[in-house]
Amino acid sequence: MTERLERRINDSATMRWTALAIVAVTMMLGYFVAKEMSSIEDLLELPVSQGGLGWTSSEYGFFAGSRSFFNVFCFMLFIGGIILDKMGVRFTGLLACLLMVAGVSINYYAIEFMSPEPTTYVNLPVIGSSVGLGHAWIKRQVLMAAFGFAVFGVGYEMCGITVSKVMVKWFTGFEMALAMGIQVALARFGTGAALLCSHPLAQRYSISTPVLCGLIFVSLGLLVYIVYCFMDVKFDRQVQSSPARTATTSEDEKFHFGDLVVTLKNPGFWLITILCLLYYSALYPFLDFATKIMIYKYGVDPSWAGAIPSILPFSTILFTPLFGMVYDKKGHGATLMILGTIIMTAVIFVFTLPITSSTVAIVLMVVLGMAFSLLPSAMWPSVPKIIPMKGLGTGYSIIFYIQNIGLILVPMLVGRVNQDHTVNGQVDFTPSMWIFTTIGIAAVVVSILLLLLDKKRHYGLQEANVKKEDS
Ligand SMILES: NCCCC[C@H](NC(=O)[C@@H](N)CCCCN)C(=O)O
Repeated sequence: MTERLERRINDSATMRWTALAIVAVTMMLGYFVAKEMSSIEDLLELPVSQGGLGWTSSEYGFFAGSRSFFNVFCFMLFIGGIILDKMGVRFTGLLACLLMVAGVSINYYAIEFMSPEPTTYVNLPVIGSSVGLGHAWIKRQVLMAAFGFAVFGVGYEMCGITVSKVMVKWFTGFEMALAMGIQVALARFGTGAALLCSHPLAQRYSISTPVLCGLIFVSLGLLVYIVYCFMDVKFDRQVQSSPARTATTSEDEKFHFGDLVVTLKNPGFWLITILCLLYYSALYPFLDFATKIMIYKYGVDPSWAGAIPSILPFSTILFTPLFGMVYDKKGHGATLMILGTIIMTAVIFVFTLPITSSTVAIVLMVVLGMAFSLLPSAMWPSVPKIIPMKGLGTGYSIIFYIQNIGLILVPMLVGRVNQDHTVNGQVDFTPSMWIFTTIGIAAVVVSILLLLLDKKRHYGLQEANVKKEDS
């Protein structure tokens, strides 16, 4: 009886998987919104007379890049991490969901109710994903939509770090990597669903319909997160009322600014941060340009060229939980990361070669899907082995922050290189593929250094995550 009273809510597999399902669904709905406009770029850029909004490519680039603006330039991601460690997962998660709802509402207002006519322009520095620095005239509608997307971006990344902390809270000592793998897989499903559904929805109804769907989704995400908050209250009450755990847990969860210094002095933290920066800076921007590469280099018909890169998010749905399971049961987290970086770099290198068969491109994309699963399934669950729980929010936020800088700068660089290597409308992607390959090689080196450091510092990256029998 005593033993039963001392059991925590997360000792029950049903309860912890329910908690995971709730927060992962909230995040998945956010991932849908993050990509809902990508596949309707052509419709946004159609002239108003043809039913489009008449945006220019630069305006779309400005809008696409705006998701990271407040996070990077106003340090909102970093501030979000501090809020998370100070205020906890309930407050921060709700705040994140509210920001997502507010951001998408502004976005919807701009697309549905503001005039698409190019009558009102605002002069602004353009820092779009494929545009580069400079000044351009931006329509007010674009500006408002971008403002909404930037507000959404703050909530989206804040939700990401909160969900990560929730998973560590419930799954430490259990199937943490599998849980994180399933969360990432659901997130990829959100991405894939947006890529597949937005265009047909916009064509069938109106351009604002995918945004309206996104608004409904993030509102649902908010409601679902409120349900999680009740579970979280129960978890915390149980921990506080357990005399055996109170002393350690309450002290454990208090965050002091000194903890930030400890995190910043940790070389393992920096290696993981640099690895995250390099890996995502090679993979995500490559994905952004992949459709164009399929058309220009592999001669794929534009009508289905987007389907080849979409293999990537869908293949990760299967592979990420699978590799997570391997990490939970067998360990070898650092080795999985090395494998992920090597496969990614090798595939990108083959894309650099003068091979133009679309079958080869499809096979490469499937293999890349494996790399896209290997590293996230091992890297994210490794963070709590390096940073203690109380500083985890700040830790994840710094990692995400530095990752976001790469996600802004690398597409800008590649966009410029592509522009410089365009002759008669034909782009030579070889120089930009070399950029991705070089970043990949650097990622391989950093992942090997992480393994060596783990051997020296004993973070436990090669150890299995499941420590006790499930009940
Ligand atoms: N438990 C952490 C899971 C993180 C998953 C990871 N997300 C990010 O890195 C975010 N900063 C969002 C980046 C979105 C870029 N388009 C992921 O692999 O998506």
